[in-house]
Amino acid sequence: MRREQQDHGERVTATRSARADVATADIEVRHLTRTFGEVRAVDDVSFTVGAGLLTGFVGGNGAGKTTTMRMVMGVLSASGGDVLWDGRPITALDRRSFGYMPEERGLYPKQPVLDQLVYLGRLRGLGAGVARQSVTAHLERLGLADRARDHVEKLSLGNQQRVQIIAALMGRPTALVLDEPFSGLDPAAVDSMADLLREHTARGVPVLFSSHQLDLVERLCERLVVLARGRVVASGTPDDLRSSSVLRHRLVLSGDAGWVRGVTGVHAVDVEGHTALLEVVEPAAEHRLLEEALRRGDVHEFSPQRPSLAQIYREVTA
Ligand SMILES: Nc1ncnc2c1ncn2[C@@H]1O[C@H](COP(=O)(O)OP(=O)(O)OP(=O)(O)O)[C@@H](O)[C@H]1O
Repeated sequence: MRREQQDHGERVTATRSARADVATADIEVRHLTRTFGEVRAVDDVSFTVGAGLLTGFVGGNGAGKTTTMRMVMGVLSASGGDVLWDGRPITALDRRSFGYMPEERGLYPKQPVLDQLVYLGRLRGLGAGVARQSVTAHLERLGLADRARDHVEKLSLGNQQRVQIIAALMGRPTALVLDEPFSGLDPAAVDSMADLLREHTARGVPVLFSSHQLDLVERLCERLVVLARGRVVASGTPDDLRSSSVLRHRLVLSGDAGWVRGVTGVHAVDVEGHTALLEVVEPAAEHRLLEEALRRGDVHEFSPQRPSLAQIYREVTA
């Protein structure tokens, strides 16, 4: 991971895909800034959503994710910076072929699900037949086929969310920008949604989605962008982020592990009975620790722990 850097090394160059069905490209966010009065909601934010890459956008409440996504979609003007598509400034026409799920869910409560989705598809420039076909297939995939004629307001919140997802994914979007698409979904819908997103990335579509569900982001994403207080504090592949995280070890002894608290160069995160979770904060301190452990008795386990995204997130946003 390169904190506060753009992931140039990882960048997938904007390309016209050899795949016939979709022209793929990167979305590049360059030095985007947005102020609201005195508040710098987005402050010099740069990252790339590579073609065919599922990119998770994470950050606490008020970090600036929605504001950034709105600027990418052109529904909010930027105070500074640029959004590029296929290496050049993005246009309204480019965005017309993007699938966008805004934070404010905009469904008409009193319209039937199918009619409404077909209408939204027409607004996106789909032909009536194509829109109907795509909507019907998606309703089937997301388990809503039998609700097609119901008014939206009759659906549970989770099912309304599924309808909102279909509105963003129908047709063949060239890019996807999704604000909290997984919120409120049950595990089955999360899996269907993840499968759908993978089908789009397999076509070469860049996908940016925000989420507070770090376990989900960790499971799904090929790239991550972490925002805190309007700035990018980390970006790259999950392994990039892991490799710069503080390494933790789990130590299991035959005797009490309380003594590890006194070892220099090691921070005891958690000690309980025979077991300790430790962070190595000085190079090679783990060797000293292990030698001491062996001197004191049997060592049942001494293993490096793969840091979770939640741990990394806490470190980079602290
Ligand atoms: N229209 C607006 N007017 C004034 N301030 C705004 C406006 N929109 C956003 N902000 C402020 O910009 C900052 C970033 O908000 P934003 O909604 O982009 O964060 P977020 O990361 O999406 O948060 P959350 O996870 O809570 O949705 C916040 O301080 C917010 O109050």
